[in-house]
Amino acid sequence: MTPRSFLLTQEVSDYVRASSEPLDEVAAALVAETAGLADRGEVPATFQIAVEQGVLMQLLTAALGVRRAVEIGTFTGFSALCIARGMVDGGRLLCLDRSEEWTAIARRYWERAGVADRVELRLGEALDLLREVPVEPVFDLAFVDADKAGYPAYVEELHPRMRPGGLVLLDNTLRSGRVLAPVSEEDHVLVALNAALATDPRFETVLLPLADGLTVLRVR
Ligand SMILES: C[S@@+](CC[C@H](N)C(=O)[O-])C[C@H]1O[C@@H](n2cnc3c(N)ncnc32)[C@H](O)[C@@H]1O
Repeated sequence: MTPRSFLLTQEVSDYVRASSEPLDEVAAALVAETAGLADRGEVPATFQIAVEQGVLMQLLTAALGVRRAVEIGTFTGFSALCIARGMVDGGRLLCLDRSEEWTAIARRYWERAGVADRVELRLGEALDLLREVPVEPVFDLAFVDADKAGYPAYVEELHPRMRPGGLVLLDNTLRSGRVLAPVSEEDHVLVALNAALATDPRFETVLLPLADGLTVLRVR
């Protein structure tokens, strides 16, 4: 099983994918390998972004002409592959993650896809690594998909590093619908963050009901 948008039936999800650009052989193999690991309980089943979200992210990256991007939460590398493929020639993607094991899979597929030279992976605590990045407005795109409790700090650290007009994408902002009845601390953090971002004057904000919720922030 691969992750799908949580409010869609399997049939509608299949239809959405069949009506979107298909994955090529390398991306499909990465999705299949990760799904196999998830089926055997070796990785969390919900970690990888939905296929249609990856297609959208590649499209957005290309439409924006992204030269510099940063990803917080890389896992086995599917979202990074989509961003890397969307970037202009010579583009650079900085990936932050603390798992050497999972990102080793990512590296294999970036090599196979011919984008390894565009991606720099740094291992460690994402917030520490992000704080080490010079505070200069250089990123055209940021994708946040790591620990949810860290999202407010990631947004604060990303903002001064984003180019005006750049996009910050936040994953899982619907928390499988639990934003309406928060259970965990992470749910409560997202509820508060979603409310704050809706009127944050630094961004134009939309929460898309795609996959598990994808918030798009355009930096003013
Ligand atoms: C949901 S997965 C990312 C999925 C990935 N974007 C994809 O499409 O396949 C979350 C990742 O964030 C990493 N992560 C979670 N909290 C972290 C932290 N505080 N610092 C660094 N990495 C973290 C985990 O190791 C995991 O690989």
